[in-house]
Amino acid sequence: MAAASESVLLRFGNEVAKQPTLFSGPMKSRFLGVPVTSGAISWAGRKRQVDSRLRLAGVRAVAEAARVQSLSGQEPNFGMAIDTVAEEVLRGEGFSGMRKTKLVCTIGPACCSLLELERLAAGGMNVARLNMCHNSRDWHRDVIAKIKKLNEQKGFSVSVMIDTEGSQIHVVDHGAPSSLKAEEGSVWVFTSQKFEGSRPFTVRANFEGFSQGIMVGDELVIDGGMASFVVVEKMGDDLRCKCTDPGLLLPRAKMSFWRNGKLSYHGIDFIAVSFVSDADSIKQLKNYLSTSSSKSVKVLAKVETLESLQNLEEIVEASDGIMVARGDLGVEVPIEQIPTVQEEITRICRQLNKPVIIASQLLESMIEYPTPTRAEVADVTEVVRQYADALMLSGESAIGSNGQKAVSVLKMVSSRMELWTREEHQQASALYSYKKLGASLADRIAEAICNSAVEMANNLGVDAIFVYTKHGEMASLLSRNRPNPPIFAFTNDRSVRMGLNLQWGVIPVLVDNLSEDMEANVLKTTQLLKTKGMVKRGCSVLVVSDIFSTSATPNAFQSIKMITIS
Ligand SMILES: Nc1ncnc2c1ncn2[C@@H]1O[C@H](COP(=O)(O)OP(=O)(O)O)[C@@H](O)[C@H]1O
Ligand SMILES: C=C(OP(=O)(O)O)C(=O)O
Ligand SMILES: [K+]
Ligand SMILES: [Mg+2]
Repeated sequence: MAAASESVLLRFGNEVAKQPTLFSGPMKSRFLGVPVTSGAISWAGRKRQVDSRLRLAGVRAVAEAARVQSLSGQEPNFGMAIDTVAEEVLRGEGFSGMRKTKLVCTIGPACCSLLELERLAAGGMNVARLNMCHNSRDWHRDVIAKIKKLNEQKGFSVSVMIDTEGSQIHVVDHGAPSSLKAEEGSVWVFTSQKFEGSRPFTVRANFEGFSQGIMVGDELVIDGGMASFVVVEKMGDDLRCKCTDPGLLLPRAKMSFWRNGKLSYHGIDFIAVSFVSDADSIKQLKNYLSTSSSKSVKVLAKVETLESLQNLEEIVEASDGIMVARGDLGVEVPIEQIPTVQEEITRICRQLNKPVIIASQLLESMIEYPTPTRAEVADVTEVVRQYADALMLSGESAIGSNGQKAVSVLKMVSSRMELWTREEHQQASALYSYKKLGASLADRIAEAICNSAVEMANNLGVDAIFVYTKHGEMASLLSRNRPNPPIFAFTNDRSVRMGLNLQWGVIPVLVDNLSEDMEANVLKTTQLLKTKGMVKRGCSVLVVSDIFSTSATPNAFQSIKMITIS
């Protein structure tokens, strides 16, 4: 039988950028609540709906003639890596079984053996968090090695996050009116003692406890890499430091400490920075990382102080994601404000397209007891309803006796709430999301395309969205719209894959090669997924790409395309 699929290509040119908001006016609600169907889609009818809607929205969409395309008979001579847990769910339950909310587990003594880590990974852990406040650097290094081993040998895709106090930023001043040069090998004293004017080779820190917890061998970085030192001696609260990377010390420079600096960031996907107070510390860390060998590491800001709430938007903008660290936040703000603060941070993160993790005490009682309290289940449910990207366990997994069970509770509770918002409250939630989002990001073309792609996907009831993305940007813009179908993000960049593990509804897939020829990408990946039993005939997929389509049209185009697996 001729394996055929109907497809339509919608292309968007630069004119999208000139349009104001995409989804405004009364038309939008007419198309919400189109029943979820799989397989055969009455394409002609839907196409008319979609076209008229896009025109109404002011987007000039050029629908090419529907073409018959065969997806069979392609060479699966093409490598692909997809998380083995996702693969299993796909085989068993299909696209609708994919959980959207991501899970972060803190690793501690209760779960640091290879076997226990494997159980957490198999249970659905997407990101392993290592809190650098506890245990030795060898212990952390060993855990990271085990996670890498599981990823490589067992096909998991668990990202590594280190959570650190190490980058707390202090202001230092040498007292001289202009900048001083620190020469390589020169030795300086960093002190919190107050003195007038300047002293040779002496720098004052603005904070008395600045050297607390700092050890000989730690790295001290000035202004995000302007100059670097290594701590050679601790003298009471003062530090003697040798310059390892010469540079200028400006008056009132920013200083941060790094333990195990460049070395330890090997194999790390995220750094969560504790007690962030403004965007500067995040910018400096990102700046520092960009000059090191850890360019692709994503920097997350932990919102856990009053100051960070006051500077929230700039912090969100500067960072690659946010952790709502409710533990310390609950000490800084009255606890009755935590729920609303959490909702507001989550909303801002989504608006600015940054992933957000909700952390601390989600299932606190499970540290000791095998079942959660009803209140804890309600709390987790609320986080999922607010569409946070990820849920985080702390002591529940790190020291608790029911870590695996806690993961499965998070999984069950989030899957339940996701299903509920998807099926029973589809219309209400979709309205909520479109109303709140609007066009607000710098790349308005990509944003507009992803907004319309998700609206199409929901209205057409497709089974999945496939996005081909080099930097992960389009995948995250799709995720931002919290679509009903799961988003498969095909990328050829390992660090993009690991970074996307934190994003709501995204299943990152690493492929050998992304061709400039989108048709070829779609054919290859679809064929391979089919061969592996992960997609079935009749599934409908909305394909989105920031890579170019066919050889006939120039590279600058982005496209949305609808296919049915044959
Ligand atoms: N690497 C570790 N080694 C030992 N204990 C740990 C480790 N990580 C976390 N823990 C334990 O789990 C608890 C909860 O973790 P977390 O919330 O990250 O830290 P904290 O309570 O210090 O803010 C910690 O108080 C600590 O007792
Ligand atoms: C996650 C948090 O940070 P930490 O566990 O490092 O205190 C928190 O305060 O909620
Ligand atoms: K910490
Ligand atoms: Mg904290």
